[in-house]
Amino acid sequence: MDLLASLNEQQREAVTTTEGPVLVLAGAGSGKTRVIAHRIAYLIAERGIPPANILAVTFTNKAAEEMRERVESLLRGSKLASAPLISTFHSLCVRILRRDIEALGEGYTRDFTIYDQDDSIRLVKNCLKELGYDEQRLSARSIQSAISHAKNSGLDAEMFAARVEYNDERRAAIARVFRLYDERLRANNALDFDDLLIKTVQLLRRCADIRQHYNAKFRYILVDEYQDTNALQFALVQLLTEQQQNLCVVGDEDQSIYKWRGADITNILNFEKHYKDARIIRLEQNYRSTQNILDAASHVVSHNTERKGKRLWTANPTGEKIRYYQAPDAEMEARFVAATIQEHLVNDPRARIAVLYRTNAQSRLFEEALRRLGIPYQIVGGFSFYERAEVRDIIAYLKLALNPHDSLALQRIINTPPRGIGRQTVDEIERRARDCGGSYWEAISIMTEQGDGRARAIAALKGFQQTITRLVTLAQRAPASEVVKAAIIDTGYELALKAEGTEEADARLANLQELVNAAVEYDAREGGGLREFLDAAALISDADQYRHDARVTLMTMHAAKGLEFPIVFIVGLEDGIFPHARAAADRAELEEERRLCYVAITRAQRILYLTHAMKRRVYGEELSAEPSQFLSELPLELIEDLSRGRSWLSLKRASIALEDRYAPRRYQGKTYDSVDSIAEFFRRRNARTDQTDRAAAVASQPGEFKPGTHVRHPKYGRGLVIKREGTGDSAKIIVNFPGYGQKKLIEKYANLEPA
Ligand SMILES: Nc1ncnc2c1ncn2[C@@H]1O[C@H](COP(=O)(O)OP(=O)(O)OP(=O)(O)O)[C@@H](O)[C@H]1O
Repeated sequence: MDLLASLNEQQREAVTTTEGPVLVLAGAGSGKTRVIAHRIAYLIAERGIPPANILAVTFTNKAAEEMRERVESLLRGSKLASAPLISTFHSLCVRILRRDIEALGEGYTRDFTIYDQDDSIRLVKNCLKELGYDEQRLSARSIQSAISHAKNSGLDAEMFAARVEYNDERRAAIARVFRLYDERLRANNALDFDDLLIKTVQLLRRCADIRQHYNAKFRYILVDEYQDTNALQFALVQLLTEQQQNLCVVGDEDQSIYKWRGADITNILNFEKHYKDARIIRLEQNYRSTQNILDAASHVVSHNTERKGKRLWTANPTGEKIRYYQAPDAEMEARFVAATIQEHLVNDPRARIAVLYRTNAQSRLFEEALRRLGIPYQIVGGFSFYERAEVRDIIAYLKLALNPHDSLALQRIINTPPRGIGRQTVDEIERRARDCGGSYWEAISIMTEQGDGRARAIAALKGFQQTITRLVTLAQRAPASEVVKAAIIDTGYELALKAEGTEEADARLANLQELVNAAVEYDAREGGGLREFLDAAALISDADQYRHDARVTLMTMHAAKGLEFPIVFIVGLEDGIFPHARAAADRAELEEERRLCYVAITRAQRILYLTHAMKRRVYGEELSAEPSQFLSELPLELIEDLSRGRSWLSLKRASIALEDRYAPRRYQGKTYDSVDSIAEFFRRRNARTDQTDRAAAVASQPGEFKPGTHVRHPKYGRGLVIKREGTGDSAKIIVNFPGYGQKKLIEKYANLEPA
């Protein structure tokens, strides 16, 4: 039949095995997206399952949207009574909680507010201030991340506090902030991102009837990117599959790259233990990339040990070699990338090209180089639309329209635009709210009713009250876009920007216009109302910004997961950047970075570039950089060198050729694999043949590291020895550690090993 015609045998098996637990181990580019879409369509069209009984969980909103479109087009022609639910874990939780959170009995109501990361950080700031901590010493951002980490590991404020060790002042402070933070969330009827999952899991655990309701509703469940699920998501899936186990999870352990956000690779590695009699289906044919690209990717990831292992093959042609370029410095690297992109675009104006880097901060040089050549690009991640100050201001008004007791939102815009409510008045509101244990909105009511305080301030507060009350009334009857317009115009926000009359103010106005457009589109598409519009805005993530039609896309390797491009540049392949410095002393971290490398390489369909620079500025200081160890894990014969003059690769090749002539390759247990150590190789070889260089003999003493050699440090990882000072026990050694800079260490105590 038609639905199965475009699938290979394993894909077909994955689509038609609809009953019982199924694990689809899908290598990169092997068609897992295709399988999920077909499976949903198959369940509906062939098995007659009502769409409302199907739940598919994807990693991003964008993926959910695309999946919906694919399923619709596969089912074109059939009339459906309902739609399958295709959503992210977070959206699913919002949906469940909007219906059932009151059953939790914790005082939350169904119209709770969602705090995104920015809101959470602001709330932490408030708590720090209230507890009298100095924000210079305890950064709100790092505390928010510690709280989030604790919550994701299943700890609440009490449990966290109980685990703080005696003398650990910092953790003790975090524990206090954590407690107040949670109290404030509750008082504001607000949930942060982590709570969305936590509360849903608690709800399903505690309330058997609600659990049964969702078990009966979602009779067929699919989970994409299963390798990146965390403990809470795993618990949620288990709770939803208590009565039936028609669960199909799709994933690739080699593409698990979110450990830092709590993802637990053992969820996929142990699927068969968690679900007895699970059927395992492997998709091993890659349709995306050339043989060379696939070989490169497989080679790199084969250095990992935490794998189930699969053999990925392709019927695609061998393709071109991997193109390698070594730049003298980071700016030249960016220029090379931009100029090469220009060439590709001249040859094929419709080419689709991605530049992938490890961290967002690396984008700047590439943006500048592309701009210089007048090449348009889209950038995914970094500062997104919904993070702009003006957009967040209007969203704060909208939150108040739904819930004027949201003190965090109120605090943000009480005097934006300026309306004569000064610092003193705001402090007074804060104080009163604390005294009466109520919200800022209540405190304002008390102040305006009693009328005590300066007359001007009271008048300003009354004006503010009226503005918000009007918005609240409007939100009860008007579509989302009307309320958005009112929040921009009736609050005086637009007028204030117009009065500024600067170019920057104009740009802000344009952004607000865009927000209105988003709301109008939302009304036309979903018609769900203001609450749903805000929920969707809160849950938007970096990866959701990606548009398929752009010619050139700049993004992190993380954001590129699930995407494919004919031409891909992986840039900044330097130790300390990629792999990240954190991976230097931690094997599990290094394996995660290697998987990220695998994800990045397998995004490429036809042409892959790998580039790195020999010097790079770190905190304004120019430091020498070492080629990434992932480069040496590639099969050299697959690589074509585009560098000018001598490069790391050409030296590596020369050293291998030499090694064949002068075996054995290792002198005193060291491998000669970088520019500096190859120079040393020659020095030592000469020393050996001449028998004159005594220094070489001295260098062979155990525990002494000569300049030009590589060492490994337990904390800083791999580094290049620059200088030695002194001898014996007091010998000092200066080492350049990529990502950390130069360190002076006492050799005897530094725990260095040859690298
Ligand atoms: N049976 C098939 N016949 C032809 N092309 C296929 C087939 N299956 C998949 N493809 C193509 O292979 C490419 C990769 O498929 P898809 O994006 O579904 O892979 P994936 O497994 O989700 O990849 P990744 O996990 O690497 O993101 C797509 O261009 C898709 O159209």
